[in-house]
Amino acid sequence: MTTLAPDTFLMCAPEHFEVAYIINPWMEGNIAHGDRLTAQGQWQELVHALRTVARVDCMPAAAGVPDMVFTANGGLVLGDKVILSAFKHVERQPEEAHFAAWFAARGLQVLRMPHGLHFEGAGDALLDRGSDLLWLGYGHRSELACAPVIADMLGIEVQPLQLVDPRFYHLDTCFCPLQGGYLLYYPAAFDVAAQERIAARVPSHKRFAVTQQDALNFACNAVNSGKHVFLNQASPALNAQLERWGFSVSQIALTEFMKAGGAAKCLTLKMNEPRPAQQVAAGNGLVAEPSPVF
Ligand SMILES: NC(=O)NCCC[C@H](N)C(=O)O
Repeated sequence: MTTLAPDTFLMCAPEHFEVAYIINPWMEGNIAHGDRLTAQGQWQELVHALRTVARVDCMPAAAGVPDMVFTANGGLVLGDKVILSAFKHVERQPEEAHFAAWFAARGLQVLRMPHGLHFEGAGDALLDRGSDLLWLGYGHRSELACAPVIADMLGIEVQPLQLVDPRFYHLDTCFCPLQGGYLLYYPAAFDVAAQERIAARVPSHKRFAVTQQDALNFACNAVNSGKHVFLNQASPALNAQLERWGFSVSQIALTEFMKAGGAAKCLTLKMNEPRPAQQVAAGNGLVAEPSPVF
């Protein structure tokens, strides 16, 4: 019998976390309104919960980059490659060097977007859990032009989804693929074409449209490891749906991080993402030729 290695998540302690600038609507009115001690306690709770089922690695925190706690935004890992983020906002750009150093020291091949193309890593690029497919959110942070570049670099089909509500500025704030090909999402965060694209790829019995209230509680910003889901808060209806699909749900209050626009998923970067099972044949312009074996 083979035993699967546990998932590994990269996190960064909130030693320097604060709302120091405004780059999304959640941060408005929150400058100097955070409580770092509470943030540290909430972050520890998440680490503790994740460690019951997965491995958590921590990168050193650094002064001057208060949003670096949101490691999901450091890059997109697939196999032993990582596409480093190229942040849209100047406030977050100094994080790039920290993430690049961490990834390189872990033996990952660090790939970079062409100059001038913004890309915010696993905040906007999420693997489908039912097929060899990467979903890319664009419109606020990452750009549509990243899609063919990622497809080419990683040899995976990329489906772009346009985000239209500034409160849901990263894909992982409103879209959460779950093991087994399930999906939680908040449809109103997407344009009509994106909603149709999602419906075409994910069968209706595997999709659950969360309410606005759940979306605003960051329910889609969930960490999934096996049959476990970790999130800030979920309504009884959402909990029941996840349980029907066979997931156990842990709710961990992450209200301090919501003041900066993030919650559970944003605070983690999954490091053990498999490379695509097969390189997808070229054909629709968003699909790469096979990339070299690494
Ligand atoms: N949604 C995420 O993946 N991360 C949260 C990032 C919050 C940060 N204040 C930002 O606006 O970039």
